[in-house]
Order: sequence, then C-alpha cells, then structure tokens
Amino acid sequence: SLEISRRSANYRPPIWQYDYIQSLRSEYVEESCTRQINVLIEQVRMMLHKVVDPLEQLELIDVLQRLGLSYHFEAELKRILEPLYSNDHRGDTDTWKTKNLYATALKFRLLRQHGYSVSQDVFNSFKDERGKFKACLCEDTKGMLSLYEASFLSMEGENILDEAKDFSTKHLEDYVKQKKNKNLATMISHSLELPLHWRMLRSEARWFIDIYRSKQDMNPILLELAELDFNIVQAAHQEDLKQVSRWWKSTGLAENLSFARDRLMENFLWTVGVIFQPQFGYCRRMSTKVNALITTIDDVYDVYGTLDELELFTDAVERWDIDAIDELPDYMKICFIALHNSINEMAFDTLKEQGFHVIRYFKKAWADICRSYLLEAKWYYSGYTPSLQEYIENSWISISAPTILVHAYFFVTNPITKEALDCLEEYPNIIRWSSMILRLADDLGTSTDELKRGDVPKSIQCYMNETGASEEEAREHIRFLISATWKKMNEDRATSSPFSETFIEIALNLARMAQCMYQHGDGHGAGNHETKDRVLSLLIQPIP
Ligand SMILES: CC1(C)[C@@H]2CC[C@@]1(C)[C@@H](OP(=O)([O-])OP(=O)([O-])[O-])C2
Ligand SMILES: [Mg+2]
Ligand SMILES: [Mg+2]
Ligand SMILES: [Mg+2]
Ligand SMILES: [Mg+2]
Ligand SMILES: [Mg+2]
Repeated sequence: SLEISRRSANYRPPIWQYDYIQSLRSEYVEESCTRQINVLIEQVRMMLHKVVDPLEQLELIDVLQRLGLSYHFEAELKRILEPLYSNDHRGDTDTWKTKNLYATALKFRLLRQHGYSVSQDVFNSFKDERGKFKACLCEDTKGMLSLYEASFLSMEGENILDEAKDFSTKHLEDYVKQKKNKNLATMISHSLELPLHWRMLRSEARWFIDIYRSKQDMNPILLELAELDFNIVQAAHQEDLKQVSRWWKSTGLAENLSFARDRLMENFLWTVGVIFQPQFGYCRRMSTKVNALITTIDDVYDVYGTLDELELFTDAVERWDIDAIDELPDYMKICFIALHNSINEMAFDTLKEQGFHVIRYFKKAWADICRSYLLEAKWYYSGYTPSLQEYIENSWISISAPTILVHAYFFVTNPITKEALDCLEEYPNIIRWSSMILRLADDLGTSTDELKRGDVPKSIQCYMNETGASEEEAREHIRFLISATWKKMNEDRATSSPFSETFIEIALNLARMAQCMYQHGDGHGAGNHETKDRVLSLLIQPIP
C-alpha cells in the first residue's frame, strides 16, 4: 500500500516514570497531623474573631489567602467582608478614602474578589484636578503595588482602573530598577511578572510561605499552619496522583501510541491548578483522565492521523458506538476504546451517585472537540490560513477547555440542576472566556514548536497573515486579548449564574493554570525546567 508519510513531534519521554510516581510517600497522611492542624485552625479562627480594626482585618484576610489557608475560613471571611461592604454603602467616609491608597486598593481588590460590586470611583480621591493620578503617589510604593494588583479586578470600560494599571506599572518598574528595598523589589518583580489575580493558587502559596517566613511582622501561628496545611494537602494530591497513574498505565496508550505525549504528571498538575482542596480528589483523578485522553487525541489529529483516518475517528466519536471501531485503524481502535470505557465509567459514577444519566453531555463535548480538531486538520492539509476571528471561533473549542469544564461540572456538582444542564449545553460565557485565555496562552507557549513540526496556523500566525504585523506585534496583540478576556471573565463572575462558586473558581483557575504553565514557553509538551521545578515544589517535596 502507499507508504503514508506521517509527521512526528519527537516528544521527549516522560520525566516522571511510573515506578517513581508509585514510590512517592508522605509523612503527612497520618491522623496525628489532623489533631495538630485542628488546634492551629482554631487558634487562627480566634484571631479572625478578635481583630477589629478594618485595615488589620483586610490584611489578615490577604495574608491567609496568599498563604493558601483561606479555604478553611470562608464563613469568617464573609462575616468580616459583609459589613465592610455595607458600611461603605451607608456612606461611612472612613479616612482611607482620601489618604491611604494602600488600604483603599486592598479593600477594593478583596471585596471585588469575593463578588461584591464596588465602584472604581473609590480611586477618584487619588486623582488631581486634571483627572490624573497624583504624581506624589509614586513615593508610596506599597500603595502603588496595592493599586496595581487591584487594577486586575477590572471589567470592560473601567478606564480609571486601566489608568491605575498603567500608572502603577510604570512606577513599579522604575522602583525595581532602583533596587532600593530588596524584599519589596522581590514582591514587585513577582507581581509584574504575573498579577496575583492571574496566579495559580498552589504555586503562589508555596512561594509566599517562603517570603512570609522572613517578614518581620510574621505571625508564627500562621506560618506553622501554612507549612503544615501545605504538606497535608500535598500528601492528599500524591494519593490522587498514584491512583490515576495506575489508570494511565492500564490503558496502554503510552506504549501503543508512542507518537503522542506521555505526560501523566503534567496532566495531573493541571488539575491541582484547577482545584486543590483535599476533598475534591475525585475531580482531580477524573479530570486527569480527561486531560490525558485529550492530550493523546490532540496528537492523533495534530501529529499522526491522515485526513481519511481522522474523518473515521470523528464519526466514531459522534456515533459513540463501540461497533464503530471496526472501520478504524488499529492505533485508533485502542484510543477510541480507552476513551469510550473511561467516559462511560464516569457517566456510570454519576448515575449511581445522583440517578442522572449524563452520557449525552460527555458525548457532545467529545464530538464538539473532535469536530473542531477535524476542521483544523482540514485547514492544515489544504494549507489554508483563517482570519484571526475565524481561527478563534473554532480554536476556543479545540483547546479543550469546554471538554474539561463540562466534565468538571459533573465531578464537583451534587445536586445537578436542570437549569445548569441547559446552560452547559451551549457553553456559558464563563466557559468561553476561560477557554479563550487557555487557547491564547497555549498558542503563545506552544505554537513555535507546533509550526516547526507542522500544525495548523495558530492565533499569532493568523493575526500576522491578516494584518502584516511582525511576530512580536502579534504576540503583543494576543497578550492584549488575554487581558481583555479577563475583564469579561471578571464581569461574568459578578453576575448570578446557575453554577456553584466551586465551579466558577474551576473555570477561573483553568485560565490561571494556562498562564502559569505557559509563562516560560511550552510547560506541557516540552517539559521545561520550570514545570519540573513546579512539580517538585508542589507535588514531591514537603516544606521542611
Ligand atoms: C492540556 C492542553 C491544554 C490540551 C491537551 C494538552 C494541552 C497542553 C494542549 O496541547 P496543544 O497541543 O498545545 O493543544 P493545541 O494547540 O494542539 O490545541 C491542549
Ligand atoms: Mg510517548
Ligand atoms: Mg496539539
Ligand atoms: Mg490540536
Ligand atoms: Mg498548542
Ligand atoms: Mg518547619
């Protein structure tokens, strides 16, 4: 038969071998930790009850969030933030409004982050008669940093916050150049690299625990709780990882589809970024399966399959019928059965748990993504370069976030509601915006290698082709689109929806994980040292 010339991506073998993963052990799984941590949690709860000064309250909340501890105290945080929000609305003009930029921006950021709709006008008292931010503010570095972080909670059209971001960024960059105070410069560089609002929670907690340890106002109880909690959470993640690694080995996909990425550890890391709280182990394990299947099938379409074979595979997924494999080539047979078995088992779990038969939602998500993969393959094989808009309309699906998020909804939601299911069917905006960010961040990180080996033109190339822009200008435009999409996501979050806070956070965290995974190029396929370091610090090495 005609010898088919197939592309190859030359993916490196996995850094983390099966036996190594199975050998992971943590001393923080024992019940003894439970007693110890509960004592510390109650001490911190007392602290939250006792603090009365509004600024001290906000600073304690901010520290608890950055240490990764706030998930233990959600009720207390609400009890503190609610009156701070309602007092404002009663017009209590506390002194901050005119003088303390640091406090005003901190309050604005925390209230918006917790879903309170506070106006950008709180910053008007820091502007001069020409409506510009007062030049003297640039001496207040802590205030500048607080204003910068707050500006990323902006929504479309909030130009005061846009000015705030530009104004603070400029002065913070100057400050770092002057290298005055080492500790503050470290905090500022960290924020200029990626603002707090866009960061992966676990990474931020791990980083901040080390910073907090050397602060002169460090509270030893908070530090001890943060270190112990981090290690207990890590131990829980290791158990999830070992379980799902056994599943991955049992599928045989890595051996049988050796052209595809074998990235179980990285696929698991994505789920830690998406939802870290220990009680959501089922969601992490199932989402890792979804990620691993997506990674493999994405490579079937992007790297290996001929157009005819891809048409057959797409049909098989649309039919979702095990007999469809008769027409498939061998490598697709195993891939389809692994998909079919794994997803049907998840549907079985939901049926047992909640009496809902949800396979139609899973089937639709997989049919949608495979159709979007097939269109990209047709563009590739025909040498077609779409406009940026045409590319994005298809690739916010092909990046796989809708597939990931539809499945995650069922992994974390009980009871499932009819209202949410109807909304899920056509992909609500919160899924669309999260997907857009994942797609654009992924293209910034992976398109160079993808185009080298041969792949469909990505957002950067589509924009260059459409406008004649240089690659750097195109990348700048993609970064602008990410920033603009975050504003839509901030807006969407503030409006009511049939989804739980947990699910909304999952969608935001997927966008955050994308930006952190691709901060330094392709953190998933190429397996750069940043991802290796992140795996080591988050999943392997406890805090001593
Ligand atoms: C988890 C993922 C976001 C999803 C599977 C692996 C990814 C890192 C990405 O892989 P990639 O090949 O870059 O996707 P695409 O560019 O071919 O759509 C798509
Ligand atoms: Mg392989
Ligand atoms: Mg790909
Ligand atoms: Mg692809
Ligand atoms: Mg890519
Ligand atoms: Mg210690």
